[in-house]
Amino acid sequence: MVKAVVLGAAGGIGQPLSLLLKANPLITELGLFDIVNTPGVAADLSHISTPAKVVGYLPPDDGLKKVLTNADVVVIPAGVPRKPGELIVMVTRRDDLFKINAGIVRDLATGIATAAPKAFILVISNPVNSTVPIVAEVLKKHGVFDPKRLFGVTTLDVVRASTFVAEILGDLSLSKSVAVPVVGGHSGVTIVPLLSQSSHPLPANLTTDQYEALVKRIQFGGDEVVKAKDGAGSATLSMAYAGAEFAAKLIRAIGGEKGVSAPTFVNLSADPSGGEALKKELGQDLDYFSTVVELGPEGVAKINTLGSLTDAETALVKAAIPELATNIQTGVSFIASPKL
Ligand SMILES: NC(=O)c1ccc[n+]([C@@H]2O[C@H](COP(=O)([O-])OP(=O)(O)OC[C@H]3O[C@@H](n4cnc5c(N)ncnc54)[C@H](O)[C@@H]3O)[C@@H](O)[C@H]2O)c1
Ligand SMILES: O=C(O)C[C@H](O)C(=O)O
Repeated sequence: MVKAVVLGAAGGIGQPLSLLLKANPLITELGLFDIVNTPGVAADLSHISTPAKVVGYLPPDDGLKKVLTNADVVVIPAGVPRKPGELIVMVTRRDDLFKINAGIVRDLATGIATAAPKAFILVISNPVNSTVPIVAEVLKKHGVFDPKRLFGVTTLDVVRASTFVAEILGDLSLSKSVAVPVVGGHSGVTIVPLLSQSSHPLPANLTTDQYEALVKRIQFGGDEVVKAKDGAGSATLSMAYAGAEFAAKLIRAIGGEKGVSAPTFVNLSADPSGGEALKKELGQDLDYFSTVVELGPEGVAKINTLGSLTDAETALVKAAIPELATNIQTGVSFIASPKL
């Protein structure tokens, strides 16, 4: 029996993500929460002939508490998306996206801390590099933080890397099997594809310019969609696919399946020895990093180090660290001083 909950379920990501979760036969109950429209979305999905019982909740009458009660997995795509020209790459400034989403995520995390403190939490809301620390700080304040159960969803970067590499190999049918570890964080230069570790090697005759263009496309894939949508938001359908893929992996792992792993943005104390080894490798005392994580019944089972990198990849990791450190601190400080 698995109860999955989507917070922000009526949105551009929320609806297709809820559809894909409804299609997952391992999910027996699906709770949908948003500030609007969830009764309609739930009624619609409830007619699909798969096991999950679907119920939609709104904020009145303790809707958040009700949806979270007995939740095993909580996925959070609530918040505002980017429009052209805005960057999810934030430095110390609090742009509108951060200010709005930080408050939304803080309030939802408060609900989780009280109604579902043992749930596995999958954060999609941007900027992930900051919203994940926000959730952690809220859970810490309530004395219920378990770093093994908190994940920043960076799967869209992994999905993009697989697709773009398959395109370069000239065979999109490979994209499901191409596996590229994408590490670091989820914004601009903090997104670091380790293409030398791709399951399917890049063509030997790929030029440096082509390699650099591929790295850039993976790092700034979100911009491609924001531009194409021309004011109508950012990636929703590919994100729903990616979020459902990550949730499905986690549900399989917590159900006892062995050998399940994925890159994800985690607090490095989730596996102290793996986390320390990774920090040593990075030469930096970061509290969070996205890396390949082995998943198990408790959530994070093992944090993997990056392994052997090319000089170009080492430079990308080095370039990611300062921005990542700032983003993490921005999230932590938001809870320490919420009025800023
Ligand atoms: N992690 C990633 O790779 C990734 C990819 C794409 C988008 N995103 C982010 O996901 C978020 C959602 O994007 P979207 O395109 O679905 O936006 P959207 O505006 O279409 O949907 C957001 C939904 O959140 C709801 N919401 C707002 N406040 C809420 C609250 N307090 N409680 C519950 N629900 C609330 C809204 O009503 C809306 O239905 C954005 O922050 C976006 O940047 C992340
Ligand atoms: O780019 C965005 O703002 C949305 C998302 O993070 C993405 O990678 O597509």
